[in-house]
Amino acid sequence: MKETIGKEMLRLENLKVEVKDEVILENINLSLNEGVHVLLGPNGTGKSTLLGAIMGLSKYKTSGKIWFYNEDITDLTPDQRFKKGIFLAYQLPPAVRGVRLKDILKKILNIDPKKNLPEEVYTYLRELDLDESFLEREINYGFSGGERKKSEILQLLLAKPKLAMLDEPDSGVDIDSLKLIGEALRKISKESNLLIVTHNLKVLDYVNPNSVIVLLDGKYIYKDGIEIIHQIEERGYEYVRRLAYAQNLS
Ligand SMILES: Nc1ncnc2c1ncn2[C@@H]1O[C@H](COP(=O)(O)OP(=O)(O)OP(=O)(O)O)[C@@H](O)[C@H]1O
Repeated sequence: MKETIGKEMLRLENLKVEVKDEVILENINLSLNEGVHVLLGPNGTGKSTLLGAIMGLSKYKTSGKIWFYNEDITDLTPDQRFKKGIFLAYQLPPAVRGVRLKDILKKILNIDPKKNLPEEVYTYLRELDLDESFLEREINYGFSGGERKKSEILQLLLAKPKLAMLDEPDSGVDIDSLKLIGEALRKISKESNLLIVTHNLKVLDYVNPNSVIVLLDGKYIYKDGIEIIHQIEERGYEYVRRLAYAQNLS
């Protein structure tokens, strides 16, 4: 297995997550060093739940501990976690009435609402093939699926977080847009650690993953090098299940 580079970035200790009194994740222990990590797994095993819990979204009732660069962030609000450098790009980015995209971008950039957006914003808009008129629109309201994904990537490019978590950045995205999003991810991966959930392994051509994490069910996480991806493509998740079982026995 290719070793991950750098120091420890994220550590989950005995994490348990409940949604509406239903236990979705339990006994989750995971340590991630700095780098690019891919989170895979069958539908409904709790990948989005895991990202949401790391972000501290109120929907997820969490116990156990979450450490970010050796700081216990378990009790911090999503806003406080954002300020620590954690960013979540949603699987289904929500629409917010009354808040324009440019308002969010100014908040992310921490600039006065009356001031103009910097040139960098327009460069990224061009790179993502998003028209400038999107800046004036209410965030995600009436945006197509692909446009929502691009708007999340735009925010991410500007936020330059320490950890960017992306929940299926490629879902519902056409071939040309996938290239643009892939190139943006390549750029982001140079400055930020990434944790990417995907079912479409094509997007991984643009980044250089250090590790693959497979959430087999709400209780078991298997971590390996990037080589495992080809085995998963060929043999499916059953193969990982057998590996995980063998590892448990040894
Ligand atoms: N509000 C909710 N009420 C009840 N169950 C929920 C709620 N939100 C999520 N769940 C359940 O939690 C489980 C994990 O969902 P999650 O979205 O985290 O899975 P996932 O691995 O990201 O799936 P996919 O690959 O299909 O996107 C699912 O069984 C889902 O139905």
